[in-house]
Amino acid sequence: MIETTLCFPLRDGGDDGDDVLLIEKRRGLGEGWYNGPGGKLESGETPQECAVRETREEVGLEVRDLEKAGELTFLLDGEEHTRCHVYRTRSVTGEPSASAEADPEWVPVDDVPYDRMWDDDHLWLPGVLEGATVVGEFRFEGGEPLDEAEFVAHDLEWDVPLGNGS
Ligand SMILES: Nc1nc2c([nH]c(=O)n2[C@H]2C[C@H](O)[C@@H](COP(=O)(O)OP(=O)(O)OP(=O)(O)O)O2)c(=O)[nH]1
Repeated sequence: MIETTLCFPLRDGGDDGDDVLLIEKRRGLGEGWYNGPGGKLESGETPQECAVRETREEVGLEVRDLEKAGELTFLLDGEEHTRCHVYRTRSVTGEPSASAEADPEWVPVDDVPYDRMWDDDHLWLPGVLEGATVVGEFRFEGGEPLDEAEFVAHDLEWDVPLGNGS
């Protein structure tokens, strides 16, 4: 099973509410889709350390005080394929810059392009961006790669205490 992270940096967008920092992914799993910065854990790293590192590497932002917002499990043909630790934070320093992996963009939370994201994201990301915590299981069918499989079922539990996922 692959262990991964996602980080959703937030800022006050004034009258229009909050903005979230999204990336357009330039390569790998989910290429061409929007997501948060994130990726696979390296050995010896905690999920939170991974989320901080991936955000720095992909978009050049320094994030601190990460809050654990979700614990997602993606199953492919009945087998656990990927686990994803989801964080949000308002402690963000620097200006986002593009990398080989990611094209970053501050997007109003009300305008998140769910039609250009993984099929399951509209089920859990709005709640995460509003401050809720979620544990979710998402079933895909049709073989590798995961981003070409069909999303067939899900199960979500909200407001679950998650600790801080160090
Ligand atoms: N929003 C969202 N993200 C997902 C879903 N499924 C899934 O694996 N992800 C995330 C977990 C990871 O952060 C990211 C894929 O991992 P990655 O960035 O390491 O993949 P990659 O193939 O580019 O690997 P690498 O070369 O960067 O190591 O996508 C999903 O259904 N929704």
